[in-house]
Amino acid sequence: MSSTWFWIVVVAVVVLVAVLVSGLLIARRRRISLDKAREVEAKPKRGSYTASGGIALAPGGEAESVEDPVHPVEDRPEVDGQPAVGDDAAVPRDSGQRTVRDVKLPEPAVDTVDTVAEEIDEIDPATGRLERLRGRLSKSRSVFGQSLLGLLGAGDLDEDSWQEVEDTLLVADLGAATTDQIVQRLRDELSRKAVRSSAEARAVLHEVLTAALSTDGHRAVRALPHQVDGQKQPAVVLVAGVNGTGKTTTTGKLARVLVAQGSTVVLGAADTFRAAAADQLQTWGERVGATVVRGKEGADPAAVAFDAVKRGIEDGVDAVLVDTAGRLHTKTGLMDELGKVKRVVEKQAKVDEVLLVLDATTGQNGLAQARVFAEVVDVTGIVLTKLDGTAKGGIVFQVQRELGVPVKLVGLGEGPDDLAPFEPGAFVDALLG
Ligand SMILES: Nc1nc2c(ncn2[C@@H]2O[C@H](COP(=O)(O)OP(=O)(O)OP(=O)(O)O)[C@@H](O)[C@H]2O)c(=O)[nH]1
Repeated sequence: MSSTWFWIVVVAVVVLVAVLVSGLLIARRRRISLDKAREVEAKPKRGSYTASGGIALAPGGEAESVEDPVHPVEDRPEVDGQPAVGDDAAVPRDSGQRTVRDVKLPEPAVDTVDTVAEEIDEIDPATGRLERLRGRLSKSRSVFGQSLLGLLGAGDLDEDSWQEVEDTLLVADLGAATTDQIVQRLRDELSRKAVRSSAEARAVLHEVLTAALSTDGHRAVRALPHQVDGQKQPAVVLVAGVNGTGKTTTTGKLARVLVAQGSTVVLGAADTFRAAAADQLQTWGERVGATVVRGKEGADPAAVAFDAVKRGIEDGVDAVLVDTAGRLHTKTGLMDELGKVKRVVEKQAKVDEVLLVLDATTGQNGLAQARVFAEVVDVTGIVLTKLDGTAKGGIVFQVQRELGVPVKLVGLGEGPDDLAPFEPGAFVDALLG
């Protein structure tokens, strides 16, 4: 009896083990086949573009537009073709798919305008520009020079006066953190040096403000050519920013600085949303004899940028400056497009400099913009424009501190040569008057 039970138990155990093993095998095989299917799905199609790796896989600028079409100007809800709120949602996701027959083949995207300047502009030398243009900072100077020096030069300061110093710095858009740091240093230095005269107070203020503008980053604009595998490669500079900050103007002004220093330049008008922007850039190009590569209105900006760099390499120029379309930093689609412009360009040449153009008159909003741009493209330098039109020159301090990116250039007017290199000492000097 007991041996019968023994054999029943043995048979049951064997059956149980067999069932478990076969179950495991089936489950494993299923898992493998599922993974394989995913692997196949994940493999990028040839010539397509996958965002996951961050690297564009298509071989040329035009190929990109097949899978990632341009924002057609006529689909935009606004009247003048510029990006606006609701832009990304212009074509609802559930709208009818276009068939192959509906799709109009694009015309060649790019025109190149070889400008032979009949009369090339006389260009102001770039050296000493900040000094020459210091008068343009008069609005900010009234805050720093008159208000601050008035307070600090008056001798021993009581707490009310220090509060006024703090308020003055905040009104000039230095931001809370920078203001705190500067006030603390001023307090320390003024008492340590037992400052008595207004001249001494000016010297201390100069020193403290200049130190607050120091940065580890280099301020030189990387716009000179370099060698790649023994071949001359132009420097590639991308100019980005929101609408109306002064990107096109800055690109034109920078081209003039480079030409004045003996460089050859190709300008890429990758602002294809606004036809006037390309015309504007072409005018800048004509005035200094630079070739302009531009696209048809609504063309893929990445394709135009790509062709501009290609042309720059073929012509052996020293620098290619690419003016991109103004984009609202709140619009994900447009920001992605900027990332794409950079990635497409980098298929043939490294982007050496990404200049973010910020309008100094927009204050805190400019900072918010800068943070978003810095996430999409590696911003390597800031151009702060319209400093001539604001009393908030203190934004320079805040921009650098918050972004950790050096201010490289400042715009001090609408004139063609009103762009100056940013030098902390000379800038503070101009602010203090
Ligand atoms: N006062 C002053 N005006 C400037 C400065 N820089 C640019 N501007 C003016 O700002 C306006 C806009 O400049 P654009 O260069 O067209 O700006 P943008 O960023 O290319 O504009 P979008 O292409 O629309 O995005 C123009 O009227 C320029 O003359 C500056 O440093 N000071």
